[in-house]
Amino acid sequence: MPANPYLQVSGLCKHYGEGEARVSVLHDVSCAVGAGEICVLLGPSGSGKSTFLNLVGGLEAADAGSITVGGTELTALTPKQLGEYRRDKLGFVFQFYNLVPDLTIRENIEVTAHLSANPLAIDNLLRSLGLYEHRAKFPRQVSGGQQQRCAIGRALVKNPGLLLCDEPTGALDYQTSKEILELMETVNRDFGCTIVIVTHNDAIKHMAHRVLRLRDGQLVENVANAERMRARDLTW
Ligand SMILES: Nc1ncnc2c1ncn2[C@@H]1O[C@H](COP(=O)(O)OP(=O)(O)OP(=O)(O)O)[C@@H](O)[C@H]1O
Repeated sequence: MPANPYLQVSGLCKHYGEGEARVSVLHDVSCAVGAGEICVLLGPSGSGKSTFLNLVGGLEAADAGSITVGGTELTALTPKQLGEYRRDKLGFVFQFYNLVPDLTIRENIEVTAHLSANPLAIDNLLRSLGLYEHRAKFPRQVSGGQQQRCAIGRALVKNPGLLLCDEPTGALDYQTSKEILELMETVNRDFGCTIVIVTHNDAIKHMAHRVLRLRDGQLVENVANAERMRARDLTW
């Protein structure tokens, strides 16, 4: 149990469908992720990883259990408050970048900045992401890795406490994936946000402070990497 948890999940359960079509997807999942940790969530296809992320992201409601993010208990929030939670505290990064094709790289990030009460300075962010020289290009004019950098910038510009990433390197080749993961480490160090990365890719666990593993909707592994924790002055 981390000394200073940012995400706390307790007794989480979720199913889809009813009767014969009922599928139980998460059973009694409990875990905590410390403030400032990079947590990697592994598991085979269908084990419930994306569902876990959707519940933590307030995109879907749990059947039972509680989720606390930065001191806010999600199950206690009204739909309006959940919207504010997503807007103010969360950044999402997906496998496919979902950029607006007729906005430039800078404008794609700017749109989110306008929605945020306390946005980061966009040009500094573009420099940190290695995108400054590409800022006036449209998404189709840059590489997949650069599009994913832009998607990360869009998630980060509101300075979220928690960054949720669903297969962020799933559409990228090995070298570009490596660069994006290095960028995630930089982001974690420089912006201090807690990061949860869902992936199939076991190799990604080497960058994690914590590894969670789901199998058939149950949490079967929760391991902190003491060496990496110490390197970041985190406690576990
Ligand atoms: N909206 C839904 N309605 C019905 N069943 C769903 C729904 N979403 C997910 N499921 C089912 O829940 C189970 C877990 O799905 P989930 O997407 O969370 O797994 P995952 O570990 O992220 O898989 P993958 O690695 O393939 O993305 C699967 O059996 C899936 O078919």
